[in-house]
Amino acid sequence: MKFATKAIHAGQEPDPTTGAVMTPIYQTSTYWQKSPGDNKGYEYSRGTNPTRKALEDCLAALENAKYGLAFSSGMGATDAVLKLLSPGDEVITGNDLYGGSYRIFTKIFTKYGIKFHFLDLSKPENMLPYINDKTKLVWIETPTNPTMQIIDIEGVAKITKEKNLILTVDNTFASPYLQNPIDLGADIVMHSVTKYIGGHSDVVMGALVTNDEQLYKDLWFIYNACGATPGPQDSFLVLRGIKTLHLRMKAHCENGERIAHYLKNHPKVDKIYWPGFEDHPNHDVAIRQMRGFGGMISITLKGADLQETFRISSNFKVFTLAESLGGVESLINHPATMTHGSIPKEEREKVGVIDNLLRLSVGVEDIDDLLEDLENALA
Ligand SMILES: C=C(NCc1c(COP(=O)(O)O)cnc(C)c1O)C(=O)O
Repeated sequence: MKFATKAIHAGQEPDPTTGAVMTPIYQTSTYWQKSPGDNKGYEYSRGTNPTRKALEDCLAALENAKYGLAFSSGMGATDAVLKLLSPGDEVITGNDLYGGSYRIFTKIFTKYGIKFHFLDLSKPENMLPYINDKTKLVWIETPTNPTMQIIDIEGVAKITKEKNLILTVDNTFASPYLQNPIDLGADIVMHSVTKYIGGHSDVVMGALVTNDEQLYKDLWFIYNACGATPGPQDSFLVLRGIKTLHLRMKAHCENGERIAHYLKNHPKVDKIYWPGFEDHPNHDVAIRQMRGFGGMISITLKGADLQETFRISSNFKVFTLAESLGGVESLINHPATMTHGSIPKEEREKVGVIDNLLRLSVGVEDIDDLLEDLENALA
């Protein structure tokens, strides 16, 4: 099946009891057992729920994989991957990450003896000097949040396979519609489903997808034992959102491209970060591994201090100043004080997350309204 058909049908046979075409919301915590252990495959909803299972099967199908697990947030999914590790293990990751990922790495798992190396992964070979017998996991985002670095998934995967490391790719910014890391050699794909996959800013959820049966079993054990699993109502909402993912991503890409080119030469814009430009450092990698460049764009404002940046970010009428991304509505965010506030200033400024950087999540509103909003706000 092609992507659009999977988005609408994968994991969602008509309900076996009633024939309901839309997956029912199984709002139950527990299930009848004919005798202890003799059940219909469901015992307790923390571990298994039919609505969530339909979603997990759909998410796996969208990433061309066998196994999917849904979590109560993207950070819940990240937490589960890190729980595969033991004290003394080491992780290689990028130097530009979502602030919450940086925070869980440095403030939570460092306490449990995990060591993290934050590297410039613009070239996969940059990892090599940091790989040793304690290295177990490589965690990458691509495109990265918020400076849109592009990391060569296939190039990194070649090294992780050779060194027998687990490669996890946070595919949130691209979505499965634009990029499938498992096809490129990743062992696990992670998503903040909260974003493009849910697509309507009405659910917080995460997901992990893998083709590796042992990884799936180990991750399911953590998911059931630690309990960061979402309920059936949210699972239903995300199944509903996924049905238009292909249509929404097309609109995000179209609007994103128009706005990127509008901002590229804007007198108030100093730097612009968007993988679709030929002068993006890894544009050739983006073209190779992505089917489009999405709706995420970051800019720095020429000559603007923090106060001027705040003024401009509060000047929009259609773009909403808020955290998150990937919904139908356009959002604007100030990473330095909002989504990346947990990253020390000296660390985030090394990769360009400076006080006058703004991140745009371009929605699917009419492009003329979005361009007019930008024109007025930047005037
Ligand atoms: C809330 C925001 N990011 C969440 C996020 C997460 C965390 O997902 P949550 O569903 O918010 O827990 C993980 N990975 C990436 C790349 C993300 O962007 C944001 O950047 O506005």
